[in-house]
Amino acid sequence: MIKVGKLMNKERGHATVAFARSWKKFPPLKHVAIVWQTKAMILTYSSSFITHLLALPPASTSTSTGAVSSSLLHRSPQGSFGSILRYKLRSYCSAPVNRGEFMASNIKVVQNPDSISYLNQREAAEVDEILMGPLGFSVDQLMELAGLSVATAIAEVYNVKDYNRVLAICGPGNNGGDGLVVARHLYHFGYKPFVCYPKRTAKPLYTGLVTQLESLGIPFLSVDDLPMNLSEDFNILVDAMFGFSFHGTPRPPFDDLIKRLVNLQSCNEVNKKPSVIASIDIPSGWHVEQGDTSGDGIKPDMLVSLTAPKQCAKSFSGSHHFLGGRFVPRSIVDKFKLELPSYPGSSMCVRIGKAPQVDISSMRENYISPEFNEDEVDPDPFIQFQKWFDDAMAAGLKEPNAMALSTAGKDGKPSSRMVLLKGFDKDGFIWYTNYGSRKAKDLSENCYASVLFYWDGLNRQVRIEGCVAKVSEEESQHYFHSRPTGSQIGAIASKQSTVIPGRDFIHQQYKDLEAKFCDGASIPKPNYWGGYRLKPEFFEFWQGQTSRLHDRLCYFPEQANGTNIWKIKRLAP
Ligand SMILES: NC(=O)C1=CN([C@@H]2O[C@H](COP(=O)(O)OP(=O)(O)OC[C@H]3O[C@@H](n4cnc5c(N)ncnc54)[C@H](OP(=O)(O)O)[C@@H]3O)[C@@H](O)[C@H]2O)[C@@H](O)CC1
Ligand SMILES: [K+]
Repeated sequence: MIKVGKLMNKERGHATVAFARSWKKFPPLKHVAIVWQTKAMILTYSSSFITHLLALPPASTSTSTGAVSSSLLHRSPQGSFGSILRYKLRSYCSAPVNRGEFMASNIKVVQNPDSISYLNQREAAEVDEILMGPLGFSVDQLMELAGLSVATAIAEVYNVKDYNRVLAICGPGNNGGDGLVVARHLYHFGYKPFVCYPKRTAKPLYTGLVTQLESLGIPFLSVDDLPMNLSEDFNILVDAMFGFSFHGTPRPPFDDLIKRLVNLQSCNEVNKKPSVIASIDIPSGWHVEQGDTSGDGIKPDMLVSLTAPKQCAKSFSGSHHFLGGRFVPRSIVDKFKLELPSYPGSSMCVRIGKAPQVDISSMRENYISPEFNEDEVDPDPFIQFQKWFDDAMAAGLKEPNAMALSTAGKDGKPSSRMVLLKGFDKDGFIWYTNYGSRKAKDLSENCYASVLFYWDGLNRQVRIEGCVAKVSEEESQHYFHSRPTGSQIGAIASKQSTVIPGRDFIHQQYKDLEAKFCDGASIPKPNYWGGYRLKPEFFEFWQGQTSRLHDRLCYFPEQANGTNIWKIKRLAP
């Protein structure tokens, strides 16, 4: 056995190979290669997500994970991706594997900071060694994922408009490398990053990261270039000086830089400037285990722990503690008995503990979108809808076919709920439901309804209003039998919108029906289930713009020379 710890800093490459050969406990991992080009974030993340997905227990297919997987299948713009995933899911579901135990612990929601695992310095280094030894990761790969997760956490908390100018202060080790990666991603997210990197490392990984930043025109500033009060020039200060290998007291020039971050906070108190410090993995200068022992160290507003929080993070008192580095495999979780929060959806980071209380009245987004003009919309609103729907698909938005349906019965009292669009053409927009539901009752009394699509990532919404009628029995039959068996049984089990005695009741109904139809015979569509089609009489295409000056282009039906046409009018925002 080779002592890798001794070699890690200087000879990581050789040590990795030697270590991999001698390490018996960790068999080589199988990687799933995914090509899916929607957003860079998703592209980078996909393989770990799929690994995660493949390890899920079969029971999860009925819950949110099922929704994610099915939406992924539908959203994949490349058939090969969909078929790889389908194949893997099929073989996973049919294989009698014993992965439940691991995933049961891995997907557990651990949001109470007191029950989360914290690593000491030795364990943090050991995790690093195992990842880059027997588990086959490379340092640049982990650094990229770590840096991306830090950048996404920063962007989640500090919006690009109010916190545009970012200074990444990078140290000589991998924590500094993370900082370089963060600067690059923040640039692509629309921030204006600057980098202070006073002790450069000559290794190709680092020179490459510097070249990448230089090619984007990101300025490198020397310590002398920086103002004493960093909050004068920057909104976010990314503290990437030291990570878990820090020891002793900071040497120049980092001692001075740390002082500036400390003084910045007192300047902030006086000037009420909104500069914030986001520390990567460890607040630099803090003891890795004991934290800010002197009490006069930096006090970051945000800490993004990587892989698992280090012990010093217990005394972090800023508003935003996140975990990033979503690449921790099962063997590491088991070996170190890690209790970590589960990452939501496809996110690269997860908040630890509660989000700080906010004043809801102050929450507002300043939308930044391209202009949306009359000369670029299609004269046909159905074609225009298809264009925007395609954009929402291409942007990888989750469930772009989700729409809020509003109805009102004869009492005139409106009610809204989300339903899924299942198709549209010149005749209208279709969804399926239970004909005994409240919406069905409303529609039987008043055929007028509206649907609203909101595509957050694109700052767009579409309103469509018109009269609703049932689709033909043939269409309902066809769609019903195209649904997964579970959804078919669910439709029969649930007398939608009726009062039921409890959760168990509906699950028992489902189980009974599942047993009844276990022979694989076709499940008959109940006559109380079917589709509706809204025939549009009005469309509005809305695109959010700065200062509330949104674009609103509407289509109204008119008669011209005996034919029906759509007249486009702009409404005031
Ligand atoms: N698997 C993971 O978890 C992942 C970890 N990642 C990241 O790696 C980080 C750990 O990186 P790391 O091991 O390179 O150490 P790091 O803390 O950056 O600095 C070491 C440098 O600082 C120097 N130095 C030390 N003390 C000093 C002092 N008092 N004053 C001045 N200098 C001092 C030391 O010099 P030396 O003392 O050895 O001469 C050496 O040059 C980790 O926290 C995380 O951010 C991700 O990239 C990927 C996934
Ligand atoms: K740091």
